Amino acid sequence: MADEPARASLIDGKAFSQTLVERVAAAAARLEATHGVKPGLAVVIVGEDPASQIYVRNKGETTQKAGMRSDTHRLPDTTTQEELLALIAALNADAGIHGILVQLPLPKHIDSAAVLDAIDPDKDVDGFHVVNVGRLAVGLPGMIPCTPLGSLMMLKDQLGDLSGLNAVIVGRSNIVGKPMAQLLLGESCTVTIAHSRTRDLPALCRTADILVAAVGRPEMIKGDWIKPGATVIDVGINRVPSKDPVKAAEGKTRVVGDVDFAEAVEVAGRITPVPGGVGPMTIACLLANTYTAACRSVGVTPDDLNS
Ligand SMILES: NC(=O)C1=CN([C@@H]2O[C@H](COP(=O)(O)OP(=O)(O)OC[C@H]3O[C@@H](n4cnc5c(N)ncnc54)[C@H](OP(=O)(O)O)[C@@H]3O)[C@@H](O)[C@H]2O)C=CC1
Ligand SMILES: Nc1nc(=O)c2c([nH]1)NC[C@@H]1CN(c3ccc(C(=O)N[C@@H](CCC(=O)O)C(=O)O)cc3)C=[N+]21
Repeated sequence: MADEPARASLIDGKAFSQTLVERVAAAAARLEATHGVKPGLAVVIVGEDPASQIYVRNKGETTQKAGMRSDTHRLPDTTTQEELLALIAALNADAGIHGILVQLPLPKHIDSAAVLDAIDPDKDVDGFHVVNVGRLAVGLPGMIPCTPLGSLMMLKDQLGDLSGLNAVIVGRSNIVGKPMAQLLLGESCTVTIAHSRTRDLPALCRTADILVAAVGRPEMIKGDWIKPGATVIDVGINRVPSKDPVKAAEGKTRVVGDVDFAEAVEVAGRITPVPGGVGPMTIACLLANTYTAACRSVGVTPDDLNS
């Protein structure tokens, strides 16, 4: 029907991330040719969380595709805080390692804040160290958290100048919501951060030209929470039982976002799918940050990865 609103266009994070990984690979090859430095990433995972294992495996494979060194340190969940801190000290001192990522969440007996703060800020490719959080807040160059960085890249690619747009971020975690808000503020958006105590969340979401969902609740954000034509970034990665009851009974799962995609796609202007949206961009940005850290370690200005 002619007057029926068009469905949202999909923001293809998978394709975007492949382009970015190719650019990082080319830039890393140039760095190695000119300075003899091969960017190296160390990923540390404590315990056996199956979802984390998949994420860590994807990261390792993509890092090698980009022509970088990738070391994975798998530690048992009985690892003590002292043992973990000793490994981080060794990685801080290892000149072949430019990026260190400690997979979160950590087992309960380990103090995550103490672990993150033990990472050399110049090797903190997650951007979680307080020094990098502070640099982002005051607009100094540092390491920017991968998920917000990848989300911002997609937004700028889709919308160009973001200044003056109303951005609503649902979720205030240190790893997604807060750094996302800093980045969008830096782009001169009018930023609102919502969380579990927010009143009338649907009405607030309807004010958003840019809606970022980082909640961790499967399909919570409904179609009628979205302003027609808005751009929706769905950060959520939630495993839910398979739609097919037989498969569900066998324990099969599927991945959904924090946005009810089937409803949202009828209202939004543009939307990231899950999977295939923010997730692959997170991994590509991790490699970009590792390349940047390697450049800085030898005093080289990193190549522009946006073109
Ligand atoms: N695609 C990717 O690369 C990544 C995806 N993720 C995914 O993103 C999601 C969010 O992750 P993360 O930020 O670590 O999650 P956290 O659990 O740390 O934070 C969730 C936030 O959502 C808020 N919240 C919870 N329930 C509601 C509600 N009913 N209404 C409004 N706000 C609510 C919480 O509010 P309050 O503070 O008040 O408790 C909190 O601020 C998860 O699905 C995670 O798997 C995470 C990292 C990377
Ligand atoms: N120190 C630390 N840094 C992180 O960045 C970090 C972390 N800990 N802990 C866990 C969360 C989660 N996260 C994801 C990244 C990519 C995908 C991803 O590639 N997803 C694909 C595949 C999804 C699937 O099908 O399983 C997609 O969305 O298309 C998912 C999740 C990073 N996190």
